[in-house]
Amino acid sequence: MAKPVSIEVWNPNGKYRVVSTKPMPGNRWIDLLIEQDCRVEICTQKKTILSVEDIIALIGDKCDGVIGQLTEDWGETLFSTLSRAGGKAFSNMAVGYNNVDVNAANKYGVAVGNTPVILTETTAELAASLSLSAARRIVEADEFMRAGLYDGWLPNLFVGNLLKGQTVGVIGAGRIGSAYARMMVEGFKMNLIYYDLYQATRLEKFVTAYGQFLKANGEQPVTWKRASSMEEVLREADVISLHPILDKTTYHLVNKDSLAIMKKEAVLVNCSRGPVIDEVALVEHLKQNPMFRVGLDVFEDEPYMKPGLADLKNAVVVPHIASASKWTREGMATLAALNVLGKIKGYPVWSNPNQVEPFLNENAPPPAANPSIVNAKALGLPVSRL
Ligand SMILES: NC(=O)c1ccc[n+]([C@@H]2O[C@H](COP(=O)([O-])OP(=O)(O)OC[C@H]3O[C@@H](n4cnc5c(N)ncnc54)[C@H](O)[C@@H]3O)[C@@H](O)[C@H]2O)c1
Ligand SMILES: O=C(O)[C@H](O)CO
Repeated sequence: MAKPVSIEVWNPNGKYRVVSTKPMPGNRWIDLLIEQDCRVEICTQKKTILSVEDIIALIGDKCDGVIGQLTEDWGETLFSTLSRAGGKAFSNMAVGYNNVDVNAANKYGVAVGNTPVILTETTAELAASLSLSAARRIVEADEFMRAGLYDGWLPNLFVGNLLKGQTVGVIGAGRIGSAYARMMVEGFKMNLIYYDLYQATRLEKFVTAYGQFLKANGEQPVTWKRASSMEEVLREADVISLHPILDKTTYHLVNKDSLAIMKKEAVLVNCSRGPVIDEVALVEHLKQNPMFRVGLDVFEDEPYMKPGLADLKNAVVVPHIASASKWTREGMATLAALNVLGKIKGYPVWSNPNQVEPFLNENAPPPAANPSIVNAKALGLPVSRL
């Protein structure tokens, strides 16, 4: 793209120049930047995924910070360009930052922000929605009705999977994985098995307490189990949801061999990153196992699905919308903007990126700190005492 033909400019005479590669929900993020004397330029180009060349054009000769998207390739070229333009502040409008070469950012002294916590429950809710949609064949049944094929109740019409008393498996019991696990345990009385590199102590305590409550009320208590391997989860669980980060250890974590050890009537859900699953192997597995079902929010080669996936009735597919609630997306925009603003203003880094609520209170100015900088230690940034 040559110099973008469509740029929306706010506070044109602002001292600092902040570029956002996409329009983002809400106005608070813009107001917060303007209040601190930033000129805000928002790319409104009708092109969903901007290229490196597009973003170089947006950065121009002087730029103090950029708010970017998870679809963009932030590495050596863009961080050197931003540094040459005088910029040292970048934030993904996302909690995942596998699209960012943090080592390259470190090389040029550029802070890399992300947006944790704000999207935890929203994402977990979509993972639960996909679990139910796949287990109870909602999309198939909807299409059946719309096609005018329903001609009366039948004992075997769209029979699916019961969740109560079954086992839910979580791979990656971090913020979102734990929130999802609680929804499925507390909401559907499922038993939990999880695999993570770290013990999810808080999650275990919640499930234990809920089990005690159920037992005290004469019901079958729910249970939890920390698996010693991912394979143990895949073998035992009836519904499995993937919530790890994407890195070299989780690339194709689910592949032909791991799919083969899963129950033939299991449900697999992915709201993490597409490449966590070998999607070609998944398509073949779905074809060979019609009672195996998936709910996918992310895809290996987004925005494309691997050949054949779109034709499969035992797959529910949605376009990377897990964090798409109004409150969440506005909050992500605010956190991303405050990450960039904080670095420009020389603020310290917030001491606990897992408690960003103070930055989201619209009735009070945000703390003079960076909400979440993933390379704060590498850059030697001071930590806030607030
Ligand atoms: N689909 C969406 O719109 C959407 C929305 C939000 C987040 N995400 C994705 O979800 C990811 C998780 O977000 P989060 O806030 O829960 O992050 P988090 O850091 O709190 O949790 C990630 C968990 O993965 C675990 N993990 C890392 N490597 C692992 C491995 N090899 N095996 C098992 N577990 C492993 C970590 O120990 C951690 O507990 C993000 O990185 C992002 O890619 C997607
Ligand atoms: O990593 C993330 O935050 C999601 O993929 C988008 O919300």
